[in-house]
Amino acid sequence: MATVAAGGLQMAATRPCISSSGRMFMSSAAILGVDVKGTSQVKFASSSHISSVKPLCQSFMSAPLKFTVVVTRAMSGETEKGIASGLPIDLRGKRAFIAGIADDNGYGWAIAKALAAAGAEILVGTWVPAINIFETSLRRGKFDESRRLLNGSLMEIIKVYPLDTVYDTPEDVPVDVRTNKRYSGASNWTVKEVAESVKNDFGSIDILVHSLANGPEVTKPLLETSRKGYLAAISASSYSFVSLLKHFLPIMNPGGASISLTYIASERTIPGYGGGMSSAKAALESDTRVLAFEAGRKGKIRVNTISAGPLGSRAAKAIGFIEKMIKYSYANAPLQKELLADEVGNTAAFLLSPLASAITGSVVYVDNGLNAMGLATDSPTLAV
Ligand SMILES: NC(=O)c1ccc[n+]([C@@H]2O[C@H](COP(=O)([O-])OP(=O)(O)OC[C@H]3O[C@@H](n4cnc5c(N)ncnc54)[C@H](O)[C@@H]3O)[C@@H](O)[C@H]2O)c1
Repeated sequence: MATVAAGGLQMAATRPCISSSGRMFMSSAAILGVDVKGTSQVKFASSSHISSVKPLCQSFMSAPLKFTVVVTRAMSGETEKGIASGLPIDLRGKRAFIAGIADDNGYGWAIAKALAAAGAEILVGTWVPAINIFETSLRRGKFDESRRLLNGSLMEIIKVYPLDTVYDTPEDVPVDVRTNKRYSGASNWTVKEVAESVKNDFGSIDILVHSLANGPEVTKPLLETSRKGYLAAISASSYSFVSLLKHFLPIMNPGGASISLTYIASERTIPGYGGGMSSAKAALESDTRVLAFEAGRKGKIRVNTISAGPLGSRAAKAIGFIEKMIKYSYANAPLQKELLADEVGNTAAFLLSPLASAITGSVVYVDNGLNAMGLATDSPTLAV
């Protein structure tokens, strides 16, 4: 797939697609990708575009080379006459720090991609024990296919910072962790130090994403969870957000925004989501409201959380019953379809954009509507 910048300008230069008025075709759509090895199929995002676009592209269709042309609404919202027609999520000129990416399977990755597609610059914080393999995989191109954005370009991650959100300052790090071989090769990875490094490297950020959780006793029922396990879940999954926001707030530009990821187990009992993780998500949601007030007043920063449906990420697989939860959701949610990580990514991009400028302190559900149900429609009891 060749990269086609700025709505098909490169493609137009190769195979001009000219309107009857002699102008290069842009209309309310933008040509986003050209696959020179593909079929001569032309795909349009909206059927209303087909009649207006197809005749203009006849020369294209009959060209000896075979192309796949993917057309979708322009992010810029510009029409042929220059009149704004769309409602763009425009994050150009914004810088995002996303904590909690160590592969391309989770919600953090999908959020990074959506933010990059909207034009934001992407910085990533990766858990120290996972950073080597993540950076190596990135460098070796293992993620290249999943880095691809709608316009054919690859998401650029400007910098990856080692991070462990369980520790706020170097003084908090116990000796056994500091000398552990998974940590000893890295430096400046406590929350305070990472915020300082980002400040030194880039000055400021506009967007903060918390997409991480850890509960060492997650497979244990709450009644069997130790104090240590419970507090560890809260520390890694809830206070980590308080700490990140506290340390990044001074370098966040006013008008910026932050989000975290939560789960319905905070407010409804989900047997199997144990070890204090349900309590940690409840704390995260409560903190979202309090931090929305404090960060809103202090730095004009918005704070929201997305309550996401089940996804087969690495973290979720560690819990052990994620495939069943995905099937359960499919069977019982109002929308019977797979939940895509990109759907969470797109919601995050909206919430983190100026389009959501009056939304703060909210729990936003992205779960095919499962949260609205009070009855499992596939329950065998109902079949009797
Ligand atoms: N997957 C789901 O079904 C689901 C549903 C609802 C909410 N969520 C939430 O989404 C968020 C992202 O999780 P995911 O499921 O996409 O999995 P994931 O494995 O992609 O992300 C979890 C990340 O947390 C990182 N991490 C763990 N402890 C850390 C620490 N101390 N410091 C820094 N990073 C640390 C891991 O390295 C990993 O990159 C989590 O908050 C999770 O609870 C997930």
